Amino acid sequence: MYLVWTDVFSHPLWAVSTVILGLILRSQRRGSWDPRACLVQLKGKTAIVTGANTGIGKFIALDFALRGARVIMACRSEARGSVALHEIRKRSGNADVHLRLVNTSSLASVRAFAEGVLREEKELHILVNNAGASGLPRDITSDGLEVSFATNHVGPFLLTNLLLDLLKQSAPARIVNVSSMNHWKGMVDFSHFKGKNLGYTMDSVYNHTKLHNVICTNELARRLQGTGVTANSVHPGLVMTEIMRHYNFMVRFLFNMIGIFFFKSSEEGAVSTIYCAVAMEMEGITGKYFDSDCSLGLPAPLARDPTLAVKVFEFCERLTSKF
Ligand SMILES: NC(=O)c1ccc[n+]([C@@H]2O[C@H](COP(=O)([O-])OP(=O)(O)OC[C@H]3O[C@@H](n4cnc5c(N)ncnc54)[C@H](O)[C@@H]3O)[C@@H](O)[C@H]2O)c1
Repeated sequence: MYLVWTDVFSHPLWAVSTVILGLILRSQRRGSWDPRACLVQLKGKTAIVTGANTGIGKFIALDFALRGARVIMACRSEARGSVALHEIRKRSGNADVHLRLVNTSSLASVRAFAEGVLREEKELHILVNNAGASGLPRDITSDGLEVSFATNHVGPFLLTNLLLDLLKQSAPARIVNVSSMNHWKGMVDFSHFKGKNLGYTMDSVYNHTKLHNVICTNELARRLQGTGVTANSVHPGLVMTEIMRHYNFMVRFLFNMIGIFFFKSSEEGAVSTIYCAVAMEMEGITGKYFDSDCSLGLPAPLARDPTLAVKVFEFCERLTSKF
């Protein structure tokens, strides 16, 4: 990749055409749906956004706050969460925005967070599982799970299941799981959950976790038919955020340099998730995967296999019931 990058800028014509192409792509990357033109109000509605202190999650939380929702920002860091909380309250003029702590890689933390929500909230209309990490160093959590699987899939899976009754009671309600187009490169192998047989090439583990997001969203949607609760997964696009913070300097440098020209801003990256969570045309739509421009996306073949989806979902249920 480094060679490609230096090659591109080795000739002025290449450099100029790359920048022009980047600017054209940049002008088109917003997609067809504009959240600012969507007049849906969320007064009287409660929404939870995980990983809401930065990147895509922060703009999702801000959008919900601007629409008048009671917003629960589910963040790992109290310090960073507080800064974002005050910013969102100030920018939206909505004081009904709150910070609660959760570490999605710890199933005990997820349970404690869910217990707090069930104790204090009478209703829940929107759950956005946005928190996620890429390139985490190889590690096993105290629950015995591979850390990327725990963070990106098992924790959010447990959280969703713990909040399901509240969502059903509050129906119509929507669950949106932030996945990635990288799920196309993922595989299903249950030994991965324990950190076994993983390649660890660049973002392979991340890709597997994002595939599991889409598979389980589809199976959850099937199980929720008739309840008034929908579940969809989204790809936010390639977005300039802190998602690469766990990679080495060179990878981060390239990501940022390319990102300046080609990637969406965090605000733009939030759009497909906001669309699934609030748009009127999404009412009753469930079990789908949406692209970054809010169009219906094509999930990977493994995410279209209903027999595999049942197996994966039941595996995750058994796994989380142990903790
Ligand atoms: N940025 C992209 O290009 C891109 C592309 C496809 C998908 N995504 C997905 O979008 C979502 C948001 O990512 P982002 O790009 O805004 O990245 P980001 O790193 O800026 O934000 C991720 C958020 O998740 C939180 N988080 C990470 N680990 C956590 C944990 N263990 N417990 C609680 N919170 C945790 C972080 O604190 C942060 O708030 C992720 O699920 C990511 O996989 C991003």
